[in-house]
Amino acid sequence: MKTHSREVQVFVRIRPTANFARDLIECLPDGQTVNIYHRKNSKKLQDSRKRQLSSCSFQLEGVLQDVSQEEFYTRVCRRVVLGALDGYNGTVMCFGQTGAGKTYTMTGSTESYKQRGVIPRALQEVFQEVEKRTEHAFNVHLSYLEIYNETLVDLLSSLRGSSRQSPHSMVVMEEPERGVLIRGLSLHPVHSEEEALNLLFEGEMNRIIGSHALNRNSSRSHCIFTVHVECRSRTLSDAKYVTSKLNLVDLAGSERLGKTGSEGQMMKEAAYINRSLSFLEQAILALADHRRDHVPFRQSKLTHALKDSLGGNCNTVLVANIYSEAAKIEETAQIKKLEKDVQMLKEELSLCNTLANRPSITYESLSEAQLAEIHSQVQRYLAGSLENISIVNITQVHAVFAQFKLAVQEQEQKVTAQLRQTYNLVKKDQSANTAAIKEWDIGSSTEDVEAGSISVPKKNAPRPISTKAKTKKLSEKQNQSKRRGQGSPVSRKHLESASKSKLHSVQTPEREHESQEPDTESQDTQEPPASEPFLTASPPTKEQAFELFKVGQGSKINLILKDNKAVLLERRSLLRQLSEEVNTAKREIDCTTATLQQHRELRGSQGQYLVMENEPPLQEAEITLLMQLRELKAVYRQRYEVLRDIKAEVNYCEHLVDQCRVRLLTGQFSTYLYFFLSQLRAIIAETINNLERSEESVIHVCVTEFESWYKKSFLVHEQELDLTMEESPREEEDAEKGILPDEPSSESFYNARYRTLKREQQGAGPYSSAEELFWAEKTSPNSTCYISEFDVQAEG
Ligand SMILES: Nc1ncnc2c1ncn2[C@@H]1O[C@H](COP(=O)(O)OP(=O)(O)OP(=O)(O)O)[C@@H](O)[C@H]1O
Repeated sequence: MKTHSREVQVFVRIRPTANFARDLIECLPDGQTVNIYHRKNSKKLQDSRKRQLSSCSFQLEGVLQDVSQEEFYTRVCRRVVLGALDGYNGTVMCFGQTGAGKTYTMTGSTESYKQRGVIPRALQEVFQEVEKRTEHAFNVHLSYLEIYNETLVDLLSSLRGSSRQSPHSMVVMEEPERGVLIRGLSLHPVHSEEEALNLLFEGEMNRIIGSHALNRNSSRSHCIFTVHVECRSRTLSDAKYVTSKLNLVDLAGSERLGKTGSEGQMMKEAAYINRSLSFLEQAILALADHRRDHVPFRQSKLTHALKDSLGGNCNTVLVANIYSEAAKIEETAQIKKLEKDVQMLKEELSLCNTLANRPSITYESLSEAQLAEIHSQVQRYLAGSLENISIVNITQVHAVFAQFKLAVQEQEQKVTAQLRQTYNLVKKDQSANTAAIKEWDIGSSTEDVEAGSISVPKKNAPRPISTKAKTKKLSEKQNQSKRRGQGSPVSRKHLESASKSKLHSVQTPEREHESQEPDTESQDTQEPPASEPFLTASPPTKEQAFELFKVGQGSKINLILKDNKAVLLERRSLLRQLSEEVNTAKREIDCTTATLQQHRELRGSQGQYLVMENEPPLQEAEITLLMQLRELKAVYRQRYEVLRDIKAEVNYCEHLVDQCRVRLLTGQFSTYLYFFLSQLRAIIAETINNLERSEESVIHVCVTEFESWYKKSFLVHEQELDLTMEESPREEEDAEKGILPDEPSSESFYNARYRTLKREQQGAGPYSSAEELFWAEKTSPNSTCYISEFDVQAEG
């Protein structure tokens, strides 16, 4: 079989129905042509139906009507699967309206072996080939990706060994050596068909449960099941690994917005689907057009993820699933008609452009070079070195706006970064909290948990204080006592020193890490409880937690808060004294001014005027008063200036105290977190105890069973045993699993299916942690083999 073809192959699969719309769908005997008739005007449609219809004819690789799953796989997919084992990337993709049979084709029935779809068959084929091709060593890995509203979801993140990624941390990337890869998507090694089927069914279950949990329709997402194959020759010692990918894609159902009457979330989903399908169509059309040098892959996550598995050196098969009932056909024909309209309009536009002497304008998506040019133009325009940006069509307008948006975002990020750097309080606060959480977490490592021994954090031994720290602490104490002594009398010297020292006597919270060790007194009396086990029955009240935090993890910031509060109080009392002094000086000025005025009025009433300049003659008393006034005013001005400084200082201190408070409060969160971690550890420890107990009881049951078997076999007389009553446990189990006695190849399928059902019954959700899954499997008596498989897998 030729396992590689450069062409994109398109097949149609028609979903069987009792109401086959014969007058709308016509499959020609060549098995490769399908004509679809579309109503011109449904209201006028009466007797002469065909005259009222316009037709679209599709020439394809194959039209498959009423074919079995097996025949479909053999005719359409087998070549692509074998190609992947020969080193060619391959993609089989089903598209079509909702309910047309995409999932049936791709996954098939999980209940029935005969009705299984392309993916289980491909997995069977892969492992059969791996066994056959003994001259090669193969490594097979699987991944299962869902794309919902342009968000990437890992459908196998629930499995042991894979860390669950937030959807936003998953990104489609390209690497020169490895091609397209999805950062954050888990890859699982598999060594047999059954292991691979386990993962397929697990992913399917996660898809269904995930869609329920998030209230979204599972058929509104694209799913890419990928088989990653690595192959190396066993005979050639210098042979390199050949890697290939086989993507089995179940696309979201296409649906017209008007037809479904979509609103809200459905409308949004439909818009995302239509957009990504339209980008996929553009990419495939561009691939099929050999004159095109640019294929727009990066427009959607779907096309980007499939970039190196479509066209070119890959085997690409598109399967158009059609629902062959009259009501459903219209949509298929409608799309074709719209495509024709678009093409005609494009041609008209190009004609208009030629007539208007603008022949170079195209309406295709922009190439990367064109996008780069627009980017450069926008940058130059913003920098002022370019006056106009040349735009000839709407696509360019969109691209220019997108570049502007990007520039604004970049600018915003720059400004935010600068602000953060300037006012580094927020950042440091955050990092301090994170550090606090980390510090608490050190108490019990994941290794401890995995090893089954949950250790509670040990009490911290009191940390020795270094000589340097001691000296620093002593000098700080001296400084503090000096500061406290500075409160009253308000001499000019004092005022100056108070003003000068204002920024050194208070501590900003971000200087916390530079700050000295807590005082010996408080350290002696208060053990830092950051390392206390806190294994209490119920979490403490917020107030209690806050008190604990203040003397524990938050002790440093609490000390700073206390210091700052002390400085604030001292400054406030200074401010009060200064205010009083300023007011006294003011009163004295007013009083002296009034006395001076009285003197003048008295002299005026006695008629003692100097002829010169109409001014009363200055008597000695008045001169003294005037000099006093000048002095008082000088004092007033000087005090007032100091008062202003101290007032600013008080404001600053208030601000710092507020910051310390905020930090203490945010620190409370860490305390709470710590409590919950402690509780969680306690619960895990108890669960492990329970498991150990149940393991013991299982061993006990086994021993009892053994004893009874021993008695039966060796101690009880042979005639007493009715051997015909014994059932073969293997047959019993097979019957329960649904394995067909005459189809031994179905064993892996039913084993995997049975295991998934068991997990489902046990209520294992899609987001169970690795440990949860592990213990669920371990405690399930029927799934011992599953654990060992996963152990092998983990080792692999
Ligand atoms: N070729 C077929 N033979 C028998 N039954 C089929 C066939 N194709 C589809 N069906 C049945 O039609 C129903 C809808 O099919 P399916 O769920 O695969 O549609 P879909 O295109 O995946 O829809 P959606 O886009 O909503 O996911 C299912 O019950 C399936 O079993």
